[in-house]
Amino acid sequence: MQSADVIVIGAGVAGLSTAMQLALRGASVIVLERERIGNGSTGRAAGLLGQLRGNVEHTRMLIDGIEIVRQLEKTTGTEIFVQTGSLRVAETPERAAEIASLVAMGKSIGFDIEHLPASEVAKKLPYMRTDDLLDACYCPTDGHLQPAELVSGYLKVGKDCGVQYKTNSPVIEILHAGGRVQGVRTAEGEYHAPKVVNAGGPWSYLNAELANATLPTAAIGHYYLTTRPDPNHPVDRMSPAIRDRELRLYTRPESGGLIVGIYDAEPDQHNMRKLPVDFDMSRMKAARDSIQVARLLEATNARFPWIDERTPMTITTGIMTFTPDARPFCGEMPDLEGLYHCAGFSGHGIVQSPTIGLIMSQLILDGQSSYDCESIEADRYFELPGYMTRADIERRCFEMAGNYYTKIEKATPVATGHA
Ligand SMILES: NCCCC(=O)O
Repeated sequence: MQSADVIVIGAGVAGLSTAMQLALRGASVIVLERERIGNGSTGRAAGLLGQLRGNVEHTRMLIDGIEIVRQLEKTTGTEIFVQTGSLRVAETPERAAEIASLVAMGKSIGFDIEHLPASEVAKKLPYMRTDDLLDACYCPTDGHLQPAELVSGYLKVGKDCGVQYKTNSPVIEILHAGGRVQGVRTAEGEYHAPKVVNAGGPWSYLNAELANATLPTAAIGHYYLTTRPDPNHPVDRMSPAIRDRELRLYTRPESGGLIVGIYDAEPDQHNMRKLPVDFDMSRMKAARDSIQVARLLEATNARFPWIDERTPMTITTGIMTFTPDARPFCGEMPDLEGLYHCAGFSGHGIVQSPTIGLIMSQLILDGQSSYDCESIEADRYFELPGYMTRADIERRCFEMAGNYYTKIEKATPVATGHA
């Protein structure tokens, strides 16, 4: 039996960042990972870093996350953040209005964002079709995080601060008594701690069930393609990321080619309980004849006519963790003290992880955060009718995932600038 101040279940970016921040504050931490470090959703992520959200507080969290990453880069001597800038494009008047509201909100908090006429988009992105665009905006401080380098950074700092990492150690029981957590059990034995973090990604709802809790997350499939370098369509390493929400696409440069991902209308749903205990997400293969791949290729071809099914490419599939409102769950539930959830990043785990780790460490060590966490509180669906059975939860998460990119964001400018 070992003990620590905090046990973290899951060594994806959320768990690793939380463990690092806790250890930087002097807490003793054990991370228990069911398989290998960074090999779940983290290992299948494209890593886009877009800071601007319809919600000012989320935008502030993402802006602050870059500072944490810059510090990690200094400590590790590794490039993690590739600041390519990003564009958001609009093909319809509704999307153009959405962009106008995002630009107004961004400017109201001092965020670097500007309108970009479609003619200018063509200059920045000669490999993209632009003749159907009505408007665009450009965020020069966006880009992407390199997931493997981010994992290495969290790990290095965590190890230097004494975090213990145990791989191939699935948690099979969450120990609790009298409404308080006491630790966890794995096949190798018990680990005792008064605080346990459920950072299990798509397995997070099963971890919650180990404590008789209901966490409304669901495991949703995701696909992106990566083209090989094509001399006829060079993609510069610093070419901006693109979000085309009408076509459900995001893109970024990768090794001379282009990553193009889709938030599909009808994504795969996964039942994590049915996967083998040693399930390895890096071995997931995308079926080239699946409807999701067909829709990815069709939408990609509409924006990048030089990419079609004959283009040399790899197709990556993985599993994301969605919630009914696409926002994560961070914190405790009312009925079990000491069990902190940190899951449900809905395809944005890499980019949210730097600040989320900080927030989790504050919640765990101080009982409160310097950020306004209302929109990400873990108990916001607690015992709420319609969010209590797996069937209801999966339906709501699936609907959110299917509509996630197409819903129009309503950004509200703030009058007072951010703190
Ligand atoms: N994981 C994909 C993120 C897409 C986006 O930042 O919009």
